[in-house]
Amino acid sequence: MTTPSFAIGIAGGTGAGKTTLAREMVDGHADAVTLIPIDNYYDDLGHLPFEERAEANYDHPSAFEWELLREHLDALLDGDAVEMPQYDFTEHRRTEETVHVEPTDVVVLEGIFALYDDVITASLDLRVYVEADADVRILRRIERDVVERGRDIEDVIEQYRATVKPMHERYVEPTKKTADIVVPEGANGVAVDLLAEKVRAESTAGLGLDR
Ligand SMILES: Nc1ncnc2c1ncn2[C@@H]1O[C@H](COP(=O)(O)OP(=O)(O)O)[C@@H](O)[C@H]1O
Ligand SMILES: O=c1ccn([C@@H]2O[C@H](COP(=O)(O)O)[C@@H](O)[C@H]2O)c(=O)[nH]1
Repeated sequence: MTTPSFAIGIAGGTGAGKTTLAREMVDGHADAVTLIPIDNYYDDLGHLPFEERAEANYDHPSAFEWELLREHLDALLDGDAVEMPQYDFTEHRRTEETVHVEPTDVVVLEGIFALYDDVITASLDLRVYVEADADVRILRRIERDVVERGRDIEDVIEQYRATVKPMHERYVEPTKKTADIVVPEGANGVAVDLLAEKVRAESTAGLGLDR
């Protein structure tokens, strides 16, 4: 059993580049990293019809199952495995399957609200906020949501106006002040290299050791 030695939180607005940064900084050390995408902890709205799910506000903190996320983060940091829920963005609901996740040397928590919850933030060793201009983020989001999440461009724009932008300004952006590091443009080469070096050092430190 491995007890993680280091926990990193990566927050930032939608389309800022959180997922890309997380992926690139663990490149080559993925076996030593447990990734927790906070999106997997959206409340399951499967009991509602699709049209209602599509209209929901997914950018308010209350859209998440915080208790389960805290429980799973605690378990992993204590060296225990969890059954992690999985989320289907095209259907706006959890899938039937869970994934068995074992703790490793480094835990990376990634999502718009990675630095929102005081209890969770206190258990992180490094708090990162990824920043990108709003116009860059919405353009990235339009492209991604249409290509990967099965959305119409009109719906993406309407959702952005109605909930994504106001919730970002009210709840996501203010979490930047709790960050140890603010990364401009997401996966910028210098930030990736620095964070990758930290992940490598923590992974090497944990090699072969049961703690
Ligand atoms: N530094 C960057 N330069 C160019 N495109 C980027 C950069 N970072 C991310 N992207 C692209 O922007 C889109 C959203 O990035 P993603 O990492 O999924 O953002 P987030 O997880 O913050 O929503 C993806 O298509 C990704 O390839
Ligand atoms: O069912 C859903 C759940 C979430 N969203 C949107 O996803 C983003 C967060 O994901 P990023 O990868 O950080 O962009 C959030 O802004 C929600 O609006 C959704 O559209 N539908």
